[in-house]
This record gives sequence, structure tokens and C-alpha cells, in this order.
Amino acid sequence: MEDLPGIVITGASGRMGQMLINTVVDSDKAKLVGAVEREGHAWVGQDVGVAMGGAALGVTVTDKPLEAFAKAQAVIDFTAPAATIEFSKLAAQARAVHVIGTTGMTDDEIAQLEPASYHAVIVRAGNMSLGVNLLTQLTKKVAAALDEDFDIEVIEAHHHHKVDAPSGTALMLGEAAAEGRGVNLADVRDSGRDGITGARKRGDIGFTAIRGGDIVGEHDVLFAAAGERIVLRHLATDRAIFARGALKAALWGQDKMPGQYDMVDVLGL
Ligand SMILES: NC(=O)C1=CN([C@@H]2O[C@H](COP(=O)(O)OP(=O)(O)OC[C@H]3O[C@@H](n4cnc5c(N)ncnc54)[C@H](O)[C@@H]3O)[C@@H](O)[C@H]2O)C=CC1
Ligand SMILES: O=C(O)C1=N[C@H](C(=O)O)C[C@H](O)C1
Repeated sequence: MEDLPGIVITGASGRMGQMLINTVVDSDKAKLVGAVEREGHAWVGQDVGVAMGGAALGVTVTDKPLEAFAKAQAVIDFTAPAATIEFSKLAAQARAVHVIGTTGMTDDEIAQLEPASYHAVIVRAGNMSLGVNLLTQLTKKVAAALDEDFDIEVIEAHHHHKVDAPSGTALMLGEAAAEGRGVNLADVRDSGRDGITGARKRGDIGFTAIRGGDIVGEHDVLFAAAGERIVLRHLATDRAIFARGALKAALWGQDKMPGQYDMVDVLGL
């Protein structure tokens, strides 16, 4: 037990934070050594197991991330963009692997992770599941095989609490489609149609976001041409798939050189 890699979970009270804590506690390959929440959060100072409504886990929720990271081999972070940028600096200081699931980061925010990656391993992906990462590879292949007679649309659906759109997964799938086509997503991205939009532009990659209820995460990549359609689909029904992927990434990163990686690297796809 003592030799197992120690993991800190940030955003401990969140939907993913709680799922990650349970996943690490249930694992025989890692141990939970820290739980971080934002300053002023009601859980700070409480045992994280008790705060979650269960038995004590011997880990007190803290709002001092560096103190927690210093005791860990990996930090698993599903929080918010500003917090993730700050955590990247602290995880690098502690030489801990930083697994980032946070989505909704701008290009400028993503660029701010680079200095940390000179000192520590960063694994970042908008979706940590095996199924979605496999779907990105399929999307790339299908997009490469078809020409612009096929309009590409990415349609995603999530629960009503989600704050960013399109989802990180939708953007991963859009990037994969653009790569297959040999174009830059930024040049062909069409998000948020509303009003008199004009006819669809040939070669564009469109995005539609649905928000409702407790949908965990659903993604379709639609290839639509005259007379036929292909739909590639992933349905997430349990957040455990993301937590399992994140833990796998934390363990995978233990013997890697500092740098930025993604789940395609971790899964060897
Ligand atoms: N990459 C993937 O596979 C997945 C990514 N996500 C992403 O993970 C993120 C979190 O999702 P949820 O858990 O649903 O959200 P949530 O809102 O339930 O949880 C976020 C947590 O982060 C905490 N937090 C925010 N700022 C903080 C700070 N400065 N220090 C410490 N804690 C802080 C909040 O208090 C909250 O507990 C989102 O960006 C979401 O899109 C979610 C599922 C899968
Ligand atoms: O916020 C979520 O819940 C999810 N976020 C990720 C995304 O933005 O794609 C992954 C998953 O779909 C759930």
C-alpha cells in the first residue's frame, strides 16, 4: 500500500471529483493522498469520505493545493480553466503528473500550460474514455475517405449544469474530422447557428449543443450527402468511464518524460 502512487483529486466535491475519489479508493494500483476544493467551500476541513456521505477516508479536504500536491505522484484535475492553469504550475513545482480533464479552455489558456510541461508530465483530453478516443480515430479515417460532398456535423448533448459549449469531446471530434480532411478546424468551424444564417458553406464542420436534464454525454459525428448519411455515435451512461481513463493516465505518466500528452498516447491508439 505504501508504495502505491499517491493521487490528489482537485474539485473534490464536483460530479467528477466524487467519481474520481471513489475510483482511486477502489483501485489496488493507487492511493488517495489529497482532496482539494476552492477557498471558502463548505467541504474544506472535513474528511472527504464523510463529506461525501460515507465512511471516513483519512483525507481532509484542503484549499492549499501545493501542500497536497507535494505529497503526491499525480494530480487529477476536473475543475475549471483558471483553476487548472494555477494547478499546472503547482503540480510542476511538485513534479507530479497533472491529468487534466477540464474543458472549455481557450487557445490562450491552453498555451499557458506549456511552461509547466517543461518540468512535469501533463496528460490532457476533453474526454478520457476509451470509446471516445477510439471514435476520434474512426472519425479521422472516415473524413479522410470522403470528400466535401459529405457535410460534417458534430452534435452533442449534456446535462443542464454544463457551462461550456461545444463540449471538449465535440471539439476533439471536430479536430479529428478536420485532420482527416487536411484542413484547420479554425478555418471551417461553424458553431451556434441562429437566425438567417445563409446556406451551409461547403467544407464547413458544424457544431450543435443540446443541454438538458442529467444526460452524461452523447456525441454524434454526422456525414451527410445527397441520398445517404453515416453517423458515428458515442453514448456515455456512467461518469466512471472518464474516471477510469483519468486514473489510467495518472499511472501511465509515472515513468514518462516531462511534456504534454493526450489519451491517444495513454491508450496507444
Ligand atoms: N475530460 C473528460 O473526460 C471529462 C471532462 N469533464 C470536465 O470536467 C470539468 C468538471 O466537470 P464537473 O465535475 O461536471 O463539474 P462540477 O461543477 O460538478 O465540479 C467542478 C468542481 O471544481 C471545483 N473548483 C472550481 N474551481 C476550483 C479551484 N480554484 N480550486 C479547487 N476546486 C475548484 C468546484 O468547486 C467544483 O467542485 C468540466 O470542465 C467538464 O467539462 C467532465 C467529465 C469528463
Ligand atoms: O461536462 C461534462 O459532463 C462532460 N464534459 C466533457 C466534454 O466537455 O466533452 C466530457 C463528457 O462529455 C462529459
